[in-house]
Amino acid sequence: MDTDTIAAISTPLGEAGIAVIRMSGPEAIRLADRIYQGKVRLSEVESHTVQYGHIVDPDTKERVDEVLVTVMRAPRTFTREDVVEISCHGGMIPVQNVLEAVFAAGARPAEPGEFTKRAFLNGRIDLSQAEAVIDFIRSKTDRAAQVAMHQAQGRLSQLIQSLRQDILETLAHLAVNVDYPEYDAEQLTAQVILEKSQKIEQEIDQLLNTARQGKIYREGIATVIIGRPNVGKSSLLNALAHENKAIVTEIPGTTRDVIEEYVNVRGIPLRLVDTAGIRETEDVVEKIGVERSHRALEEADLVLMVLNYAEPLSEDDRKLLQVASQHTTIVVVNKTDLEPGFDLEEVKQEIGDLPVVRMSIKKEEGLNRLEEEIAQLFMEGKAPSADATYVSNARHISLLKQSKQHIRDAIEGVHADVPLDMIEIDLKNAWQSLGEIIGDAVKEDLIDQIFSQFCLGK
Ligand SMILES: Nc1nc2c(c(=O)[nH]1)N(C=O)[C@@H](CNc1ccc(C(=O)N[C@@H](CCC(=O)O)C(=O)O)cc1)CN2
Ligand SMILES: Nc1nc2c(ncn2[C@@H]2O[C@H](COP(=O)(O)OP(=O)(O)OP(=O)(O)O)[C@@H](O)[C@H]2O)c(=O)[nH]1
Ligand SMILES: [Mg+2]
Repeated sequence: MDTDTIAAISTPLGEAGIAVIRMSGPEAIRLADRIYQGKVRLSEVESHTVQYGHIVDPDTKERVDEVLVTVMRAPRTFTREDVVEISCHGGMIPVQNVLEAVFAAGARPAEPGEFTKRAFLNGRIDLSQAEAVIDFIRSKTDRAAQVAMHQAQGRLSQLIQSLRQDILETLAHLAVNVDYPEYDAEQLTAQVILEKSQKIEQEIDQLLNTARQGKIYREGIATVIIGRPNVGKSSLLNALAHENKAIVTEIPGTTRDVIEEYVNVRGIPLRLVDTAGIRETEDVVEKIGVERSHRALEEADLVLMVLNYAEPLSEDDRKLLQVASQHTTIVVVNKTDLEPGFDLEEVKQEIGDLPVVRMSIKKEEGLNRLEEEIAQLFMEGKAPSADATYVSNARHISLLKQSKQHIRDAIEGVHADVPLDMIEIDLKNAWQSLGEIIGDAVKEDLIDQIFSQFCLGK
């Protein structure tokens, strides 16, 4: 394992009141002393204390910045190594100068995620907890942050560990029979294996059932607004965002490209995409936009199909409704403040079973009902539970599915009277797949790949 001393800026780059440069490693305190001037040498201060002083150039001894320095000795630290944090003045130049002094003192630039990687390699947190840290930083809504925070605190890890414990106990039961076949009636063992495996499968299923909502919290619902030109798609995006993000005009064909925006609907993050109005068009620019609209539609979890209540349903509307009916769609009938151009009852045929929400975005009517409908579709109307553990990471979901398959193999093996040592292999595989979620015996390049997605300085 790397045991050199690393350093990076842990705060955003740009103008700020202060910025934090973090160092971690066995030499962190000694190296910091080379560039620190204060009342007491850092190697002599008590752990977990803050010191006032100056950072100086290690060669010229010229003062670089006035700082506060936190000294934290291993093992009670973020990385479990010695950590020094320098709070300097924010702003590109002071931060760069202090960082250069830190490197000149002998620290090496940290890679993205390397501090958290060390926390993992040193056993302070497991892999799923480390992955939650990055989810936490990237979360777009309170709810997403809460799910990530729970995972960072080890809730998922505990569930995985208890599942693995169950498998181990089953394996122990099996081992007795494999080693001393005459000791136990084979039939009886098979029965016990079967019951335990079924229980484990159920528990894995319960976790997998949280995946849909977990993914929604994490990535947002990919939502695309479609409809003919001028029906009010961009107005709808603005209404949901409570902000004027997209340009709205009375000219059909205003939106030429795809506009993306994160919005928060009752704690559910929506990745909202406004598209160019879809119609048969000769305008080249508009045509490209329309093609992109079609593509956005293909990738959508939710489609908001907007109709203009003031105009009769057109051929384009009917075509779009047909496409939309292949997706999870809510039909938004907009401009209900105007004289109706069609009778909703009469177009029931085209709309079919799709939920319909009547709105006048202009008069700010109907937005609540639309939000309710979205929450209903994706949260089954239930308020998301603050306590539940959600599986949200694609890697975790895939490993849970693998593990479930191994358990299924074991169950089918018992039914087919397969020799017990074959079933033992299935159970061991299930145990292994679960272990990979928390980083047990995972390959180094996978670890590198996961942590490389982190921010620099994390
Ligand atoms: N200045 C600063 N602020 C920060 C961080 C940091 O590294 N530095 N954090 C970085 O993300 C977050 C806090 N997370 C942390 C998590 C664990 C430990 C830590 O030292 N854990 C030890 C000791 C715990 C204890 O004293 O009880 C441990 O778990 O063994 C520190 C920070 C947010 N704020
Ligand atoms: N009367 C009325 N007008 C509305 C309503 N919602 C939007 N409009 C108007 O309809 C026009 C078109 O709105 P946009 O949001 O730009 O429509 P769009 O679907 O994005 O149009 P394109 O980008 O051209 O495809 C604008 O003049 C809006 O002010 C509504 O509820 N009632
Ligand atoms: Mg538009």
